[in-house]
Amino acid sequence: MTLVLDNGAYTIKLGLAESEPQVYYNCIGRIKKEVIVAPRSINGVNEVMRPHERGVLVDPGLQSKIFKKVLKGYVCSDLDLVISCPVYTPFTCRKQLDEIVFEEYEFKSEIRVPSGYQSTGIIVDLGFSASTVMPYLDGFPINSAITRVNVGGKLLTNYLKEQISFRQYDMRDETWLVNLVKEKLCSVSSNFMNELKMLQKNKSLERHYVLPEFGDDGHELQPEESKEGKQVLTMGNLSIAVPEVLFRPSDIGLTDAGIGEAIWMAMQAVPSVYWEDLTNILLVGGSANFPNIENRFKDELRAISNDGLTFNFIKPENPSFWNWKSLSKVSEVRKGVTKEEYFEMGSEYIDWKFQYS
Ligand SMILES: Nc1ncnc2c1ncn2[C@@H]1O[C@H](COP(=O)(O)OP(=O)(O)OP(=O)(O)O)[C@@H](O)[C@H]1O
Repeated sequence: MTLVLDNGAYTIKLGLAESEPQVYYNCIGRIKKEVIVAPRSINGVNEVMRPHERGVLVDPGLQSKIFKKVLKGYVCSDLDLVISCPVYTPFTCRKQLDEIVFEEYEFKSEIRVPSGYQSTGIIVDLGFSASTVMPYLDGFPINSAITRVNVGGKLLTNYLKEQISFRQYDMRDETWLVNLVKEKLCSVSSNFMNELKMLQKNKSLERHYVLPEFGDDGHELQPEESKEGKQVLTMGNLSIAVPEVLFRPSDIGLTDAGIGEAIWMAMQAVPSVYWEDLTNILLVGGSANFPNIENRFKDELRAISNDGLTFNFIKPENPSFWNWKSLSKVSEVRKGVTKEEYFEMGSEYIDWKFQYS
């Protein structure tokens, strides 16, 4: 049997290959005085410590502690493992991850890959701390063309938190709530400047959030609902300005390229004879859930590429779980490195076998 572990910077998605994955937050936090490892909900959790920084595993010791909690109940020595490990993870951390897999948990075999499986096309993973553009040809990633932008869901949540705290309520300690508001109320605009003007002219287009009372999560204010006696957060232009940062990081003073430009940069790193093959682009990862994101990407690429290419942006039904699902398919097409091979040849062999950049 194969256990599939999508080890995201924000959440771990874990489950046997044929089943549905369980989700755990990839962190250690604190609720009042109690320390919580890999919580199932982050409502009220603060002082969060994560093993990843900027999307890269940097603290394998902390990661091992979190694995101990999530792997409870599995007999690891009877299982093959497919685990994700982001591109650009330093070799020492990859090595420590392999040590955890084989020496601490004694899995039978390991497939360690940066992301899921795509035959030909581009995967754009819009994750928590970064967004990664990965071109694939015939099932293999083109490592030299992989492009990463340090813009992801975490940055968007922090930006929203800062803006709300500056304009309305002090929510600097309410990360989980601001994150929830972002996920429920933000959407990608088709034409940012036009929609900004419309929002300024027509206040009825603004979206509002009723802040939590009595331990609930709060909810979006409905058109017929009265604001009386409720603490209401007005999003104003933030409902479109926050996801806009994915396309224009310079709006908030960052020097990173927008993700549309990053896709075009990744394509240019591949010989132009393959461009036609790379026009099928899959949008995955939690931040791909923003409504209308696929249409906006299509317009962006049409404007940037000017090469008569027609792009086809596909958003799977559940972008957050796509990576886990594709990892579970990897085990059908590739064979893992066994424990014996690892002890004989080490992490270098795993890197070689799975063509790590
Ligand atoms: N419906 C939604 N709308 C907007 N953003 C969302 C939505 N659902 C999840 N997200 C955001 O997606 C981000 C997490 O994405 P994902 O689950 O792909 O991360 P991860 O795989 O754990 O991390 P990474 O890919 O960076 O290693 C969070 O910032 C979360 O707020």
